[in-house]
Amino acid sequence: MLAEWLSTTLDGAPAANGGTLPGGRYRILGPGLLELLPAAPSPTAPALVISAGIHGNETAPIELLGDLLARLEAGRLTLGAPTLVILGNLEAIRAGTRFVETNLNRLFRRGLDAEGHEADRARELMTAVDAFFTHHSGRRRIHHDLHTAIRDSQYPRFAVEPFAEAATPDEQWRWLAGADIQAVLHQHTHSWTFSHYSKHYHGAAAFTLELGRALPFGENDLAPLAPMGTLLAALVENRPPAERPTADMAFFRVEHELKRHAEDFRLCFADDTPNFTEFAPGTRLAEDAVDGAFTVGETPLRVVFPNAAVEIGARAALLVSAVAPPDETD
Ligand SMILES: O=C(O)CCC(=O)N[C@@H](CCC(=O)O)C(=O)O
Ligand SMILES: [Zn+2]
Repeated sequence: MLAEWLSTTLDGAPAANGGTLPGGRYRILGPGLLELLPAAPSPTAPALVISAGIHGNETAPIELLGDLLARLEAGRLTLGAPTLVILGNLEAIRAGTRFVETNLNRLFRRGLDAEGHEADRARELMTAVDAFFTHHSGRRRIHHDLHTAIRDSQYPRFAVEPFAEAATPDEQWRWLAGADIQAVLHQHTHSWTFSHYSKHYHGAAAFTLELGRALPFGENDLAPLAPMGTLLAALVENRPPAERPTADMAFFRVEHELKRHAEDFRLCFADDTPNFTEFAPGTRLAEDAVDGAFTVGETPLRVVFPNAAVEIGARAALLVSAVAPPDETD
């Protein structure tokens, strides 16, 4: 049964490799890989990728996906768009940890030659996405990679837009605003995340969506995510999603990426500082035995995803500033 796919996948139990559902059928392509195929998709339907659990301790998006699949199976939704559903880091989800050996969401790069649990999984997921988008070539492509954040946030629900030369289509912003996403962060450079992979290599409208705080299974309040669930439902049914003005969201751009270069590294603010907290010019934000100190320059900066405990060489925080919303007349 489709609704049990999530639990059987996480239990490691063998599941039936396919079946029917209202509007089409499903196929289990491999561990944590589920393809939903409408019987007669409209030529205008997108090819849709929805992923969750790229970080194993981020459970609310997995519960949101479970609800979506249950509604499809019960006939409360009718499948209208080819959809690839992905549960990312199965071992980490089972362990309730962000990752097993290293951060999976930094490895989505063609030609990756790293070894290990997450590198192997990244290759499997890249292969699955390549095959899916190739099979459904000719359709516009959308990828929503669902996450939750380690800390509180001044904007609890926000989108990270991966870097790319091509502009994101305007309707995507209106759909995200309609899904009660409160802010958008434009990445300034390639970041080799899963959403970046779909955008960079496949031209998908792709986002990392931060949907509140990371909590264990059963402790999530899914009520604030209901509008996001409604957006996902509209996309899988190929119905027009709810829209709100783009300007309802706050927009930010990454100005600087703070990296940890030394064993002896620290962030100079409290561990529980919420995402998007602003720091005034002259504030010392980080001290690194190799790279020295980082101090805010002439304009204030806000901090997002601070984490002093990352591996050496990895991102320890993004420093961002507010920008105008994209011009909808462009
Ligand atoms: O809360 C945190 O510090 C991390 C939350 C998280 O997993 N964020 C993603 C963002 C990906 C991106 O930059 O597009 C990540 O760090 O992988
Ligand atoms: Zn995450």
